[in-house]
Amino acid sequence: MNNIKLDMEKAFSFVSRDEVFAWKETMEKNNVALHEKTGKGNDFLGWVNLPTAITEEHLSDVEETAARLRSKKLDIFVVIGIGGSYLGAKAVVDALSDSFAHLKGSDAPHILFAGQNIGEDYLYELRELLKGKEYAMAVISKSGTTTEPALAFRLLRQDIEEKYGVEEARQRIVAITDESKGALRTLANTEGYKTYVIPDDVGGRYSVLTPVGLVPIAVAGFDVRALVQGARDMEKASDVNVPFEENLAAQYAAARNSLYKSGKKIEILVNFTPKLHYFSEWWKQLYGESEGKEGKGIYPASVDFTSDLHSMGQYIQEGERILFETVISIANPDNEVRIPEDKDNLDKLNYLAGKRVDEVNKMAELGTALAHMDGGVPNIRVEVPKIDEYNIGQLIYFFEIACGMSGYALEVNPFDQPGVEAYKKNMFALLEKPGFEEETKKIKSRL
Ligand SMILES: O=P(O)(O)OC[C@H]1O[C@H](O)[C@H](O)[C@@H](O)[C@@H]1O
Repeated sequence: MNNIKLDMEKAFSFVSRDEVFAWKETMEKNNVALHEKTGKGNDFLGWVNLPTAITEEHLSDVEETAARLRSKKLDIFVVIGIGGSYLGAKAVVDALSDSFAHLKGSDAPHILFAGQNIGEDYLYELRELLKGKEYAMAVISKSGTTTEPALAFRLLRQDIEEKYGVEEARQRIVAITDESKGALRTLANTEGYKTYVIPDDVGGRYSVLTPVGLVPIAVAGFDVRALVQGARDMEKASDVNVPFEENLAAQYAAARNSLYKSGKKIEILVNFTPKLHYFSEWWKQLYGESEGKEGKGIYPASVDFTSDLHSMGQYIQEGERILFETVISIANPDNEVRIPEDKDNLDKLNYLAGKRVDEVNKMAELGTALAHMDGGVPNIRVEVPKIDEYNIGQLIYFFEIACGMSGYALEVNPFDQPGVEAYKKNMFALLEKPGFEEETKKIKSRL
């Protein structure tokens, strides 16, 4: 079953339906290349069949670990990771959580993140907070050598060992990393942490349905089975035997490539609910790292509406005409809030009395789409019935498989990220990391 609807009508006045559907053959071929592992980067395609490959035993194991950790009555579960080892869990947990869970208190631990930045104050303040809390942590790194999470883990590991003793600390740390390579694997084996493997053939930005995402999401109290089921159903709905006319992910990939060719260089992922803010951050890594290379690629941006209509709205309406929007529209909020009558009506809102807040939001959405279209910004709409585990699972796989097909249409390898190394090399040279002596000399001569 596919719960997602794709509406491209408001893009078709910029690129015709025929132009978009002219990608049929290419996208079908690209989808076959992904499934049969015959295209570029084909050693990183483990995510394509991942949802259906996830076993019952694996899900039970993840759930048992989550239950074991939660039996420690945790206030906080710290997830240490960056990029693909951070954004998927953050996106799903934020989408599914009560916006004020951290202030309301609940049975589930609050999920906090570390190692996703090198902010000294962030780390200081987190460590201060943890002193007075019950906590456990997951340390997540596919390579096991990324500087940011390694640094955060070095600090937080010392803290947790000091607070609980080495033995109990071991029971409170889960390591998610490569099966055999990397410093984190060596440490986890030595310490005897509970570990999970990030499969070799699943890159970081495609790893949310591996333990990288599943463990934190389960600890946060969400239903990983429903999440995986949503992804499974979208895997089926985007399979190679599904023709382009019915394969919405292929159509989305085609539409964005048509728009790109017509000069729309920036895609803005739009939401109308703050719960999806980090879903956009996840999506930006997925598309940015997959497509932005060889001097090519749509620049993935994001806005939260209506908030950003009062800031970025001006540029989108009237700035340089290189933008298109993809709106994730949630058909039904979970809760109902009706606008009350007010006897003085000083705010002149009585015309809305009795209506749901979501009705106003939906008219803002429609009004914005029409205004932006009139202003030269094509609009693609992805409609989802509601935000829950199942639908988020569908959305995740929808954007992943579309990204693979779209990247192949650009003729890049969507599964590497060589450009990310440049800053790392400079940082190591500047920090005088052993082994970087030559680079240190060179970089210092530029300063
Ligand atoms: O999981 P890790 O190996 O620590 O990698 C974390 C992240 O950092 C890298 O530099 C890459 O750009 C990302 O694709 C990756 O997700």
